[in-house]
Amino acid sequence: MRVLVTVASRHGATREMGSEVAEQLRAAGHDVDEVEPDDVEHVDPYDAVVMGSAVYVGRLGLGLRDLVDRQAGQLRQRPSWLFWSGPVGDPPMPATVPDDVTDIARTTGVRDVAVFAGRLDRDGLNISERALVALTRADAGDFRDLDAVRAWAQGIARALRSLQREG
Ligand SMILES: Cc1cc2nc3c(=O)[nH]c(=O)nc-3n(C[C@H](O)[C@H](O)[C@H](O)COP(=O)(O)O)c2cc1C
Repeated sequence: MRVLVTVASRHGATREMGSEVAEQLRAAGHDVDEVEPDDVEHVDPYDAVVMGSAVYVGRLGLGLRDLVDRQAGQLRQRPSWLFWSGPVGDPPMPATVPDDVTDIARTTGVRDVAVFAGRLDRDGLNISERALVALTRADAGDFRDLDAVRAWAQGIARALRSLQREG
């Protein structure tokens, strides 16, 4: 199947998770494109879509939100999945689900939503981001669990295999 993996990521940590998902789907025999949300004109060439975003001050990335606004109808017509990443620290905080996640899940009818802990590298932030992060008192560090990301992607591969058998 032809699969789109599209991830909103300012500092790369979430994009790398998207690449892990893409790798797992390629290993399962799918033809996978990784495209920035802003660069996706149409999703209709794809049989399935995996969306991802980090959270910034309680919101998913603007690029992903815009893509969903532009392509809501097309997204609803194909199987899609959503992951979000942001919570940092041990245990990962904050644990609340952003409203954008609920809205996008409802708009697109995603088959599953996953949350994965993120990575916060203070050196890579600009001044205003540092101020915002200081307010959230988030812990710096790489809290990502790429095994959990791969396991989730393998679940998507299994779901796609079932769809292929049905189709
Ligand atoms: C300016 C800023 C604001 C953030 N706000 C939140 C937040 O509200 N909730 C959250 O869970 N994580 C928040 N984070 C943590 C990021 O989502 C996390 O570091 C993520 O892994 C960054 O992904 P990226 O490297 O793909 O940009 C914030 C990070 C930054 C830099």
